[in-house]
Amino acid sequence: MRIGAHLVDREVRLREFSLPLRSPLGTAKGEMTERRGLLVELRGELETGDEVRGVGEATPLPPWTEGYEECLATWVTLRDAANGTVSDGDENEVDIDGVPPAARHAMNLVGADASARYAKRPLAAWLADRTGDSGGSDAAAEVPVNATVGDGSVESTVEEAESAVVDGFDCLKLKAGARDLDADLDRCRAVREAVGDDVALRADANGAWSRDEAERAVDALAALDFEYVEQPLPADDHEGLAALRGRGVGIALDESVNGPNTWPDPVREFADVVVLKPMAQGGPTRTVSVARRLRAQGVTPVVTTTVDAVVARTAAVHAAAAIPNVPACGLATGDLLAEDLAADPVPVEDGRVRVPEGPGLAGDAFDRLVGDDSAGGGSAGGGSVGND
Ligand SMILES: O=C(O)CCC(=O)C1=CC=C[C@@H](O)[C@@H]1C(=O)O
Ligand SMILES: [Mg+2]
Repeated sequence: MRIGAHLVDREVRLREFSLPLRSPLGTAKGEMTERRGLLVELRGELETGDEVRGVGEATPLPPWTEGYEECLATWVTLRDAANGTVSDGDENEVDIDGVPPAARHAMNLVGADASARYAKRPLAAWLADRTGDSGGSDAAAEVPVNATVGDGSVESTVEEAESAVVDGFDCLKLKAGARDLDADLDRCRAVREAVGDDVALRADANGAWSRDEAERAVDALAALDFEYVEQPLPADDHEGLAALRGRGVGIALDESVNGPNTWPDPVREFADVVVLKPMAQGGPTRTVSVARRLRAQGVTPVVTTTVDAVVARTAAVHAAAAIPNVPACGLATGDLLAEDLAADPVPVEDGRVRVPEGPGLAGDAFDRLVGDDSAGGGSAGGGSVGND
């Protein structure tokens, strides 16, 4: 398959980037210190002469997605095929089913942005039109978001939580599982005491607990009126996850459904909430259709980033807005980055993000982000660097 195959004079360009985090994000899976990814731009013309333009981003994060090198190699091949620097039938031709999730996210987004811009619709409305049950449904104008509080001492956790509340957040997600359970429960208790009863709290253990620990955690978190606990057990412990339900705190799946693992089936028997990371789901379109199917089963979808750069974060906001009545989402991750690729069209204010009016992701705001393409050796020579 070829990106933009229906376009005349198409050109795909790539830009590699690396963005440091403001301070390391402590999780049960270790510290996140930087995000490395790819921006993709597609330009071309329809046969009518109309110009078409779209931007996408792939910011991989193992184990949720493929690693950076695989993602880059996939895109170098996709770019060279689209730009005609390799011929049809060449062994570099990419099979769509083999495109890994983060690379596929960029592929989906570049097409969705281009299509929504051509239709002069915000991406959220375009997604809602395409995935709604009855030939179109409205997208929300804003999305509620949770603050993300990394692992840390009781004091630093409380400090971060209080400062998020001062900034207007009424929902906080605390990373857990990086220290022993009693220490984590002390952090959770201290935050509840500090922020009072009106702030919704969530915890995310990234699969770190044993069944015994998870049971103990769930009971303690229920007593602290936590809304849900994300991935209390390893991704494939479906039976264990199902057994934790009904104890007074919701059970949310993340790694069980984002990444190489097989979804528990039927998911409603294993989870109250499913976290959807568009970067791991292969793009915003699939994210919104999966969310609507979850809703139909009585499972609550929540959209979060994989701590992406501004293009994918903006896309995730549009995806969340296309899901009717979406609860607070994990989209307040821009501030975790020390720098970004462009001014933020989706800043958080009072715990909410206003959805950009488009067309597409944010009009022409991202049009100058991909400059000269030198990714994987550049497209000019037709090389397929990164393919081995
Ligand atoms: O959900 C949020 O509040 C923000 C995103 C977030 O927490 C994560 C993004 C990427 C990797 C993880 O450490 C973490 C998660 O597990 O959900
Ligand atoms: Mg998680």
